[in-house]
Amino acid sequence: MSQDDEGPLATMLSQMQRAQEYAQVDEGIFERLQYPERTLKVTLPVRMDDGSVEVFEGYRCQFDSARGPYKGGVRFHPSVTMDEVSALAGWMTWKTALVDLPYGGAKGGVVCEPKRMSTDEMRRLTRRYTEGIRRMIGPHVDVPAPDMNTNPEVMAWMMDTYSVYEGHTVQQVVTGKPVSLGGTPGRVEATGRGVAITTEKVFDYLDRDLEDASVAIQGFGNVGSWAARLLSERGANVVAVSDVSGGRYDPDGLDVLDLYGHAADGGRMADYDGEADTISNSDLLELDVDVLIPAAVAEVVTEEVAKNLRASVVVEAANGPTTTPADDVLIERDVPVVPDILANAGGVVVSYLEWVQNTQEYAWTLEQVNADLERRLTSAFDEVVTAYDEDGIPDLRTAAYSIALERTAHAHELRGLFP
Ligand SMILES: NC(=O)C1=CN([C@@H]2O[C@H](COP(=O)(O)OP(=O)(O)OC[C@H]3O[C@@H](n4cnc5c(N)ncnc54)[C@H](OP(=O)(O)O)[C@@H]3O)[C@@H](O)[C@H]2O)C=CC1
Ligand SMILES: O=C(O)CCC(=O)C(=O)O
Repeated sequence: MSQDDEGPLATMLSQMQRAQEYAQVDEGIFERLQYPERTLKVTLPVRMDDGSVEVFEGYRCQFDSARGPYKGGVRFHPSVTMDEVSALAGWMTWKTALVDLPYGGAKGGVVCEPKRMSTDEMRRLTRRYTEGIRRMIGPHVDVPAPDMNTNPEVMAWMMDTYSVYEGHTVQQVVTGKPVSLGGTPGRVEATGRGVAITTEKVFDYLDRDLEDASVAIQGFGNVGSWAARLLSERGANVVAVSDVSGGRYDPDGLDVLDLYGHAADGGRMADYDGEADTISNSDLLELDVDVLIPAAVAEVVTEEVAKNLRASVVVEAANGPTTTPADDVLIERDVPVVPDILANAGGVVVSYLEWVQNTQEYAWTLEQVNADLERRLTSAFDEVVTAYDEDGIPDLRTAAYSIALERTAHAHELRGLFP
């Protein structure tokens, strides 16, 4: 079978292929792992507030389940495609394997423009989407969660729609729910917390001090804004942040809490009236900072950006922000990149802790959740740098992938999936 040679799926496949040189997974299993198990496309008629009917397209891709139920978020965004959802489902497979969760990988998406829709329209769309994919999800089958433009409220609607068909409440069918409906404390900020933890870890590894290190973050939604807050709490100096409307920059450091409040009230970066210069999203990527954190969409660090980039470390909060030609440049230039499947794994780790709590019908404290998250990410980070240091692997991404591929392939072998 052939697949496209450009786009997020091609990027994900080339990342796997590079790691296979070191992982040396059985060829037959490796061949299998390059294809998602299945993808469902659904069409979703929704009555809009003005009385018209609009038909949306949605997807759920289940990439691999050898290690356990499929797991991965749902994205509402105008640029969603089947190719992107498949790549994101693959990235979930390697992410859950790398942090050693008993899950496989999946991802869902709906092509829509949430900013132009009312809350009622979003709820009707979410319910339609959940009805469309409900036969392929379930607490021990496939467990969705939030991603771009989806949040605890959307997860509550998904849980309710699924539960209506089951005839009783099924909390474990999604994670990232409101805490009062079976969500866990700590999930909202978990991905940003994981970004902060892995940034601190890579600074320790490089023998550098995070105190006063300058940080630029592209994307100031759930992940970017929490990463900014938690890195500031750890002493770093966040000098630039952005959303779709553009960015704000102050070389002396931004007032992160004020910006957070502005964004939480629905404000755009372009309209922020605090002290800070404006900066474009492309200039932000090339700022002279210690750390660059892409926390928005895929493929923003292109070959050209990689050549001009002046950050000394890149921490990938977004999924798939770096293209393969850009990776080559960054390896050549010796710029360490903490890969997405490690840097943004905090979200799925805490989703797992939510699922465990729902299964046990027992709630943990925030302190327990955060301690478990830190322990799991520290262990995964240490494994990645050990593989990088000892196995002659050229970069942290390839080290992370070789661990994830070996674990997933081992599960296939143990289960005898290839007679
Ligand atoms: N939520 C989670 O738990 C996890 C998320 N991720 C990844 O993190 C990234 C961000 O997700 P999340 O924070 O949840 O999403 P949100 O929807 O909460 O926020 C996305 C942010 O990115 C901005 N943005 C969108 N498109 C662009 C663009 N083209 N250029 C610059 N900024 C842009 C948005 O701006 P605006 O608001 O103006 O549209 C917003 O500030 C995604 O890649 C996601 O897959 C990874 C792991 C878990
Ligand atoms: O929390 C989860 O289950 C998945 C989050 C997600 O979509 C991701 O890590 O990209």
